[in-house]
Amino acid sequence: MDTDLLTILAVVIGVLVVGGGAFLVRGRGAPPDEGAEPADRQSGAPAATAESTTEAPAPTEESSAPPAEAPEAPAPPSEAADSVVEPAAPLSPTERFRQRLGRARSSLGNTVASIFSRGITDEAWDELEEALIAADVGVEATTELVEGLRERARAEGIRTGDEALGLLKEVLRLELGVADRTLSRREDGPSVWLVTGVNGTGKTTSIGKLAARHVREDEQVVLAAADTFRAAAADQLERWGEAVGARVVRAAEGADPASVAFDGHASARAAGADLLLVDTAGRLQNKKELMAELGKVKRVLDREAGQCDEVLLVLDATVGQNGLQQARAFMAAVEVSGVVLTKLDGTARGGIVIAIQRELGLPVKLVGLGEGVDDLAPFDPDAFVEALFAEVAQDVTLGEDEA
Ligand SMILES: Nc1nc2c(ncn2[C@@H]2O[C@H](COP(=O)(O)OP(=O)(O)OP(=O)(O)O)[C@@H](O)[C@H]2O)c(=O)[nH]1
Repeated sequence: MDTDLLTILAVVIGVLVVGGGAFLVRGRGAPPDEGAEPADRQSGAPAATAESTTEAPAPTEESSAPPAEAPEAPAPPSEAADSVVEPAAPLSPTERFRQRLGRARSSLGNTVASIFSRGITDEAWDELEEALIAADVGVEATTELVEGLRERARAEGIRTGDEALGLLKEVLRLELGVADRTLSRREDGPSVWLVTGVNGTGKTTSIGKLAARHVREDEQVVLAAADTFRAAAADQLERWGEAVGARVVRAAEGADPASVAFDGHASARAAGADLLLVDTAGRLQNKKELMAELGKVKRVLDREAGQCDEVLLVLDATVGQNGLQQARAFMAAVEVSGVVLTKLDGTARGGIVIAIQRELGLPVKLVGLGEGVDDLAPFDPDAFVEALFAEVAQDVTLGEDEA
């Protein structure tokens, strides 16, 4: 018995000593909390990244993932945290533009690469023509472009597909690069931007996005709901105004749109506002009275402000070449200063940008890349051409670079 008791006591003491030692070791070295920290951070990092990238596109998320490095680096949490936070910075409008366009367009880049991979032949040039027409560049514009390209390729001894693609991009960049895409402002009162277009092209949404951007830049923005056909249209504008912090001037359904524009300008001027955005009713280009009414709205604003600083025509990229006919009718009714091309995220045929500028001589100033408040970007010809002809696989790389 005594021996048994002694054995039990010895075991108990042994366990206590070993266990206590272990506690002591842990207590002096890395405490459990600290020891657990890297693991926690490791699992927390992607979560934090995912959270902060809800606004940013997926490639950012991938490129930001630091878990493989975090535990190795003796370093310290602050560094690990920095490496997590940094890539989550919001994308600039231009970056967003490149990504959105890259996602939505068809594989025009792949098609063109595949065409040229078979050699620079007559057949290749014909196929290129077809691909560009299918991308909405337009028949006339495509024929001229491809003819010019063929001549240059011959004169410059272009032999490889890469060279031919490079030449095509250069020609398009030159083609698009000449326009003035600035949005005119004035110092002596509110800048006046009149926004027009066919029904449902995205006028109100684009106004909301523009207002948001300028309010964020500490400007005072007033919205005039000169779409008096539908109370719902003014309601929609009002919701945008509330959401972004811009005052909305509206009138009863059926009121004269020109008088709402007048009131909007008077109110913006009285308040010392920086920018007045005038929303107009969507109208079909063949409705003569409505086009005349638009002319009247513009004349009133011109009279009050000296001149509208911008008359922006909103075109829906998904309607393709029909947009050109719409544009011509609007240009006949009012002097259009630029195009807002919406829904470019939803079409594979971004070539319409080239047609708008080439055939109408109108600069695309802004592009709509989604329904969200930040989905409006200044049009960047270089990024556009790159995105249009990037092969699908390259889009991922593009996104990672940008992160
Ligand atoms: N995907 C996508 N949708 C857009 C874009 N811009 C607008 N929309 C959507 O297009 C639809 C019509 O937009 P609105 O702003 O109401 O168009 P509108 O021209 O003011 O319409 P009317 O007042 O009826 O003439 C809405 O569902 C918008 O969310 C864009 O750039 N991309």
